[in-house]
Amino acid sequence: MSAENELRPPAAAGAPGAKTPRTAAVLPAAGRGVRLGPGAPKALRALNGTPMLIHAARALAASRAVGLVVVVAPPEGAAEVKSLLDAHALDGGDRTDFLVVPGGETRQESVKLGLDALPEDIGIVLVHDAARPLVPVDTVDAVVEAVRAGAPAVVPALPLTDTVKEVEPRIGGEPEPVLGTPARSRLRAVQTPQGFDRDTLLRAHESLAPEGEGATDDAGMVERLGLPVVVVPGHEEAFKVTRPLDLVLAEAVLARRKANRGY
Ligand SMILES: Nc1ccn([C@@H]2O[C@H](COP(=O)(O)OP(=O)(O)OP(=O)(O)O)[C@@H](O)[C@H]2O)c(=O)n1
Ligand SMILES: C[C@](O)(CO)[C@H](O)COP(=O)(O)O
Repeated sequence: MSAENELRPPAAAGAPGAKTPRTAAVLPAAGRGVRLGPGAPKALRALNGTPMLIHAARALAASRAVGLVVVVAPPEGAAEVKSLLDAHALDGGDRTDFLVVPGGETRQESVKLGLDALPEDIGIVLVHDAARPLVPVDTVDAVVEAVRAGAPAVVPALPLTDTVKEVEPRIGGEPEPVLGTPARSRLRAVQTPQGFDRDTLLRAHESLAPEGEGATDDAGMVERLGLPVVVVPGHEEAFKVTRPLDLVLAEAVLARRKANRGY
């Protein structure tokens, strides 16, 4: 190294000359899928014959930025997930490595278990729901790009199409009093992958673990630390498979892709 190089201050993330940090994705797939109804764990259910988590893993591996995917498997299903990855040739080819770890009781716990498995050299982490199997690679890349450009936390999101009411929740189908109507123009429906500077996400998960119950997304935990989170455009095909009708929509999207692209 020349004396000139030794004296040069480290380039900021995104600045010319900055070394691109290695990116990994944590893929939480350990949920039961209660809202989808009885059956296998949701991530193992098939869309057009292929398990949902394989669709999601392929979507992440399609990004040139993603070098490692940590799949967080249903607690008793790690061996099955490993076999599925092998069977679908997602066994650590030349660009993307795969690791499988068992998940926890909540999404937050599962993500933390995935983070604990990351190697030291990872600088950027994506967290992507296996339940969003059809996210386009352009959305994955846009999130990575925004983190590389210096944002500590990035979420893809879409404007809402419904009007939203805040209510006083009641159980048992009783009518719920409306408390207000937030301005729709300021609301966004948040998707995944959410992208983070690794240290920021680790700090959020480590400091908010005890009182973090109820955090429905990772960016929300970063917000609780008082750190900035930014939104990039999401995609309608990155919707979450939650209820039975979502399976119908997902298969329709796959059929449309097949018709448009021939695969
Ligand atoms: N203990 C859990 C719970 C959820 N997840 C994952 O988090 C993502 C988003 O969660 P959600 O859609 O709520 O999935 P489920 O928890 O499976 O659904 P449900 O709440 O209907 O049971 C899914 O990919 C799911 O597998 C997880 O890894 N570990
Ligand atoms: C992370 C998430 O997909 C962002 O919309 C969502 O919050 C997950 O919620 P769920 O209740 O675990 O499905």
